[in-house]
Amino acid sequence: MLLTIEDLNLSVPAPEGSRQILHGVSLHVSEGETVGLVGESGSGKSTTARAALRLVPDHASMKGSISVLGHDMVAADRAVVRKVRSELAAMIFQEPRAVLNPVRRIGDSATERLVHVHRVAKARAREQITSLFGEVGLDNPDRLLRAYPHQLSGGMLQRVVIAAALSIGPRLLLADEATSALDVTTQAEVLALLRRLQREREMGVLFITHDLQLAAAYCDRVYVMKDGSVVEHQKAATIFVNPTTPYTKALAEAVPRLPERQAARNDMEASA
Ligand SMILES: Nc1ncnc2c1ncn2[C@@H]1O[C@H](COP(=O)(O)OP(=O)(O)OP(=O)(O)O)[C@@H](O)[C@H]1O
Repeated sequence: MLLTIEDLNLSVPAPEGSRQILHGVSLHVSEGETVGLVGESGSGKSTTARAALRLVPDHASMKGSISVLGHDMVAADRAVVRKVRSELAAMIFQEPRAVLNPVRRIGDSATERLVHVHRVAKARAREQITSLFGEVGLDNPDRLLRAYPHQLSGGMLQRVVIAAALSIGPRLLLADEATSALDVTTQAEVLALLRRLQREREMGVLFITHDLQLAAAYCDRVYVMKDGSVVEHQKAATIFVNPTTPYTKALAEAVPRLPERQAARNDMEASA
């Protein structure tokens, strides 16, 4: 198992004492699996994924267990946390511009982990990242290495971030709304890219999205979160057509279907 979270409770200090953000969350991701984590904004999806890599505030209190490839991430010391983040698991986020330093060249940002954490020589790191740029469909690597983030589109930047994440050879990838900020065509391309890379590398992916339809189409299994708890867990093939909780049903019904969209358009045209 790549990731196992069992009965995770997470609280942060608050003026009224403490605020519990996660309530007994349990989930798992196996080798080669894509697992969806779905829920509306504020349901606790990002906090769950961040907790897996201990990317939570120091003052947060965690109870329960988190295992990443056998490493206990609740009790782990700094060295183990560093090992997991630098060798075993990577996380990508919605907005690549937020993780790339705007005044550093892409080449420096993308090779940072190889050079500073893995102690790979700079020239060798550039060769490795150049080959990864090819894998993620980025042309003209020499120009790209010299570019600054503002010179690239969101889709290209997300590919750069994916290449940088892959540079450590992660077994587990946590993708937090990684395609949500992209236009529909670029989103489809990046999703196809992640799927191909996952299969080639047999990575496990925790795929976080607010979009139940996307999770149902893209993932093997789906967990649904609400108010910091997992309220449903099903195979992706059935969750959209056979939701068992009222909340998942509401999420499924919130997606406009094509006939409904057409009817809405007809109404608009009729009233124009
Ligand atoms: N460090 C923190 N301190 C206080 N509250 C926090 C902290 N981190 C998250 N929260 C709160 O915990 C709740 C869950 O947040 P989280 O970001 O995990 O939800 P989410 O489902 O990922 O939502 P979104 O899709 O909007 O990112 C939210 O109400 C958020 O405000």
